[in-house]
Amino acid sequence: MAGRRVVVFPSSAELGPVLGHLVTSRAEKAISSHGRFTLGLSGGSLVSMLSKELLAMPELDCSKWLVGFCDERLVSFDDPESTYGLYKRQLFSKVNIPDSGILTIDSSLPVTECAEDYTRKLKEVFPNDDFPVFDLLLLGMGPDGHTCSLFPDHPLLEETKKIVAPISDSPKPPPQRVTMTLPVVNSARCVAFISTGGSKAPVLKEVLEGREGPAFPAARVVPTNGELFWLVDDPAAASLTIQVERLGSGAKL
Ligand SMILES: O=C1O[C@H](COP(=O)(O)O)[C@@H](O)[C@H](O)[C@H]1O
Repeated sequence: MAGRRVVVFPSSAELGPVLGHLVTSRAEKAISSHGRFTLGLSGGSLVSMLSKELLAMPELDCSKWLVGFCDERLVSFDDPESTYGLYKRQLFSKVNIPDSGILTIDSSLPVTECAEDYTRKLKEVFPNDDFPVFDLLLLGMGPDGHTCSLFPDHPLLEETKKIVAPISDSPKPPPQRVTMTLPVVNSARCVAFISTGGSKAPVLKEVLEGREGPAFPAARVVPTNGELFWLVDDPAAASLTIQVERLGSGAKL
């Protein structure tokens, strides 16, 4: 790992612009080094924060972006639980990402076939990698320590071969989902967790400062060669005792 950075902002209003800048700076770097920017998106609270920040950038050019989903819920795209559906309405319909640059699940398939189909799509765009190497993955963390759709104590945490796995017993609804596996997450060039709000404080402390017993899924995200950022706000960081960086909205990562 290139080193973990835990960066604390006074509130999500200060965190947002730094997240926006992280995305565009990693996009610029990726496009100049290999001609495209591969970005993995998560759902939940990230959708509106990221969409707002990117839409505030008048010069944003997404024509060389290739966007996938770190996890997705197996519901139709017009269901309010669909992560793709939310991004489509809030972001994709308003920027110049080509349709061919958005890798979606086929939500009409049963969950196992859906994971296989999404695996095929990822392999097509990452033909040379055993595990896709995304330029940037944006992750969230639930109050139970889950990330992507990798939940505490779930057998999927031990997956070492699959790129994408189906899950049909997600403790957080909806129960059927597909998720990138830990080997994919840990192959990325850069991973950034975005975690805000006081409900995340107890688990954030355990994830970042260690705990007895099996590690939370989010704590198992340790990119082999990539950067790891934890971008959090003061309420989420309230219980931390480790040293953190404190930055404001103008910071560049
Ligand atoms: O169910 C999910 O939850 C996590 C965390 O969401 P948050 O709203 O607590 O930030 C999210 O990262 C994941 O993509 C989603 O499917």
